[in-house]
Amino acid sequence: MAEVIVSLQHANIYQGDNLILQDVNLSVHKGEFVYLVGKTGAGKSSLLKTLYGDLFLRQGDGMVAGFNLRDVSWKKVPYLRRNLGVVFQDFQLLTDRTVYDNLKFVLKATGWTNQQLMNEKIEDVLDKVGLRAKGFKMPFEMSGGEQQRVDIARALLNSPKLILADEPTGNLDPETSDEIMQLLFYIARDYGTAVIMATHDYRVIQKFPARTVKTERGKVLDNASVF
Ligand SMILES: Nc1ncnc2c1ncn2[C@@H]1O[C@H](COP(=O)(O)OP(=O)(O)OP(=O)(O)O)[C@@H](O)[C@H]1O
Repeated sequence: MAEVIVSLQHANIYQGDNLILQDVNLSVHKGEFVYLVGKTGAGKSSLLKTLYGDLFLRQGDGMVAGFNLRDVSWKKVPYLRRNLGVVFQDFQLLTDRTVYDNLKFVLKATGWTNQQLMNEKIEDVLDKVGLRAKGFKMPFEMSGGEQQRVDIARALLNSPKLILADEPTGNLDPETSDEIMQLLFYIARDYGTAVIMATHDYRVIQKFPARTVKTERGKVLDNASVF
């Protein structure tokens, strides 16, 4: 049986005092690709935020990449984040510096110091996302699809066991979306990275089928049908 990367048991997820998702039970294994769907406001982002330590788990049990979510404090969040990569719809790249410097910024912020190892790592992740030799570019010199690839490269820097992607195709045309989906599936399959991707994009789910989890009326439904 593959290693469990995400486990939530009887988890209640709150925004402030509001209970958003109740009695969430979810397991995701190494290399697994999971879609997270649900209406606007149904709690997808709240669930992802709980997994990357932006919302603290107050009730129930949770584990992400060996990290106990009940044990998260602001001081410990960096340790949790080091084991996962987060990809957003709007890329969130630093616009005032090159791709290379965007990636180096994250490595330094997560404790890397050796210049040669940093260079090798940056080359490695750019290669994985198909952007070899594009490190000198500024974000504004790249297309949306290329910027999303940089965002994914950034998420891969610390060899995470899990990638959490919040609508990564939300700003992309269908053809570019397909390329990003192929990349995410390749990362899951070839590197054993579990991927949880929140999306409203049912076209990509149809084209790239995978297990689908749905937030609906305060619950999380596993293996949900979306069509
Ligand atoms: N920072 C916050 N403070 C208080 N309530 C919040 C906060 N963020 C979200 N909420 C509420 O939590 C509920 C779930 O929101 P969430 O963003 O998780 O939904 P979602 O499914 O990701 O929606 P979308 O598809 O629009 O991204 C909503 O009712 C929202 O208003």
